[in-house]
Amino acid sequence: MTDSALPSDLHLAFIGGGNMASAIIGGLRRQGVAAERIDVVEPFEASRDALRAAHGIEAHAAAGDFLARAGLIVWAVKPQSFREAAAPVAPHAGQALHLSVMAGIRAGDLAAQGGSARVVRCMPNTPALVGKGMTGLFASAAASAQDRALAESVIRTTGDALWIEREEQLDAVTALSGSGPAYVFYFLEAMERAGTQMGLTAEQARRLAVGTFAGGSALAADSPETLATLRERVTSKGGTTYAALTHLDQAGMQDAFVGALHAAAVRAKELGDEFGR
Ligand SMILES: NC(=O)c1ccc[n+]([C@@H]2O[C@H](COP(=O)([O-])OP(=O)(O)OC[C@H]3O[C@@H](n4cnc5c(N)ncnc54)[C@H](OP(=O)(O)O)[C@@H]3O)[C@@H](O)[C@H]2O)c1
Ligand code: PRO
Repeated sequence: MTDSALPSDLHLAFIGGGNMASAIIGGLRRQGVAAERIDVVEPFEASRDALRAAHGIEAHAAAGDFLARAGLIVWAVKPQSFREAAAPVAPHAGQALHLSVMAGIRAGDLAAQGGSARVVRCMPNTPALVGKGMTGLFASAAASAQDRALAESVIRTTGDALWIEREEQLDAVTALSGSGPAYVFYFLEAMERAGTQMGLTAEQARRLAVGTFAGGSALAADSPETLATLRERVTSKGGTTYAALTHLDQAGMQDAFVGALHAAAVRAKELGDEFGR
C-alpha cells in the first residue's frame, strides 16, 4: 500500500503515544504518510520526545483544538486510562472516525465517551513494529464501508488484518493474537534455557529457537495440512519428539495452555466492564 490509499487530506490523531501507537505510526511513516498529518496526545514528556525523534511527528501534552482537523482518531491508551483520556478529547473530536486498539473497551462505550458513533475496534500485536503484525478488526453498525476501508488501510501498514463479525469475538482475538507474541517469547525463553543447560551458548540456542518458530510458522502458513498432521510428521514413533511431547502431555501442558487463553479472554471482558463505562 502507498500513502495514496489514504485520503491525501486526512489527518490522524493518536490518543496515547506508547508502544502500540508508536508501532502504528511507524507503519504509516514507512508507507510514506507525512509527519505533518499525524498528531499525538501523550502526557509523558519522555515518550513525546521519543515519538518526535523516531517519527518526526508533533506530540502534544494534552488534547486541544488541533484534534478538530483529525478525520481519524486512534485510541491507544491503556483501558485503565480510557475515561480520563476521553473527557478532554471528546469536545474537540468532531465527527471523526474512531479506531481503538484498547483491549476490552467496547464500541458503545467509546461512542458514548468519544463523541462519535463511527467506531472501528481492532486488536493488533507487537510484531506490527516490524511490519509483521496480525490484527483483528470489528466495525460498529454506524461505521460505513468507507470507514472500514480507511481503518483497514491504516492497520495494513503494520501487517495482516482479519475482520470479525461479532464484537465479543475481539476478546478471543485479544487472548489469541493480541497477547500471543508473549506466548511465543515464553516458549522461546524455555527453549533458550534448555539449550544452554544442554551445552549450547545462549546465542546459539536463541538463533535455533527463533529460526524454528519462524520456519514452523512459514510451513503452517503455506501448507494445506492440519496442524496435527504437521506435528505428526515431526514425531517419529519412539523418537525424540515423541519423548518430548509425551512429557508435555503428562504435565498437562496443552490443557494448561488452552486454559491460559481463556483466562486472557475473561480478563479482556473484565477490562471492558470495569474501565469502559
Ligand atoms: N502492547 C501490546 O502488545 C498491545 C497489543 C494490542 C493492543 N494493545 C492495547 O494498546 C493500548 C496501549 O497499550 P501500550 O502497550 O501501547 O501501552 P503504553 O505503552 O503504556 O501506552 C499508553 C500511553 O498512553 C499514555 N497515556 C496515559 N494516560 C493518558 C491520557 N490521559 N491521555 C493520553 N495519553 C495517555 C501513557 O502515558 P504514561 O506512560 O505517562 O501513562 C502511555 O504512554 C492498550 O489499550 C492495550 O490494551 C496493546
Ligand atoms: N497487550 C495487552 C494486554 O496485555 C492487550 C493485548 C496485548 O492487556
